[in-house]
Amino acid sequence: MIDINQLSHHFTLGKKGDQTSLSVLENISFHVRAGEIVTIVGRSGSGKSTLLNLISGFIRPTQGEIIIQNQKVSEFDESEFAEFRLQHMGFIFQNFQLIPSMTAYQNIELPLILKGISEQARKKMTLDMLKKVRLEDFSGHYPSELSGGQQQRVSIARALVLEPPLILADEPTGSLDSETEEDLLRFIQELNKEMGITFLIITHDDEVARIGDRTITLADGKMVESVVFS
Ligand SMILES: Nc1ncnc2c1ncn2[C@@H]1O[C@H](COP(=O)(O)OP(=O)(O)OP(=O)(O)O)[C@@H](O)[C@H]1O
Repeated sequence: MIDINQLSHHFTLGKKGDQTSLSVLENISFHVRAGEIVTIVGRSGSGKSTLLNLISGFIRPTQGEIIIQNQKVSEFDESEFAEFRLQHMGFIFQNFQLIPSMTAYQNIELPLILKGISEQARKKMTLDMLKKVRLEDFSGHYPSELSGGQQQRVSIARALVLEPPLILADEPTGSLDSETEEDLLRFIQELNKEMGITFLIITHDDEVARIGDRTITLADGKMVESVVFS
């Protein structure tokens, strides 16, 4: 599903003429199999978000390659990556990133509109997804009228509605209390089993790391450990 080969990244800091280079990731290689839940852990500043941003194509690596579903995405230009993301990836963020002026239904429907799916098909897919995340009674609610856990379920529904094979999540439970977190983790595991979706999850929470089949640990931009759970 994902092959990361000798990936390195540095950021260039400062103004022209007075620039320094900050090495953030060094020689990272790993493989994620289809249907796995892989968590990436490490201290603040260890390079987790940078790694996820590289895999998502929001930044381009300084060195190395990223292959997703047999496509060398690290060579894609911006528009190729945008199209690839729409077809293959869903995203879950710590702060949900829902559109406040849209209802739960409209937030979930949005990727379907972007993909040009007909209104009739959109309706069925959106309602099915609302049911899957157990929010069918909240379709007309705006994000501000939903609890944190409910908002995160809307954002998961939005990430899943196009049935992408891969979900990338950055601290998905970071804004939730521990009970809601547990609920959401169980839900992610259910989706993984039911739909075979591959999850790559960044976290610094041990509870979250434990739901993975495997944990990759980053320290100062290097991969220091990869633990497989039985
Ligand atoms: N766009 C950028 N420009 C310059 N430096 C950056 C940029 N993004 C991240 N960095 C630096 O790269 C390093 C790694 O940051 P990154 O956000 O990947 O870490 P992280 O492990 O996700 O941290 P956290 O857990 O706090 O989110 C940090 O030193 C950060 O300051």
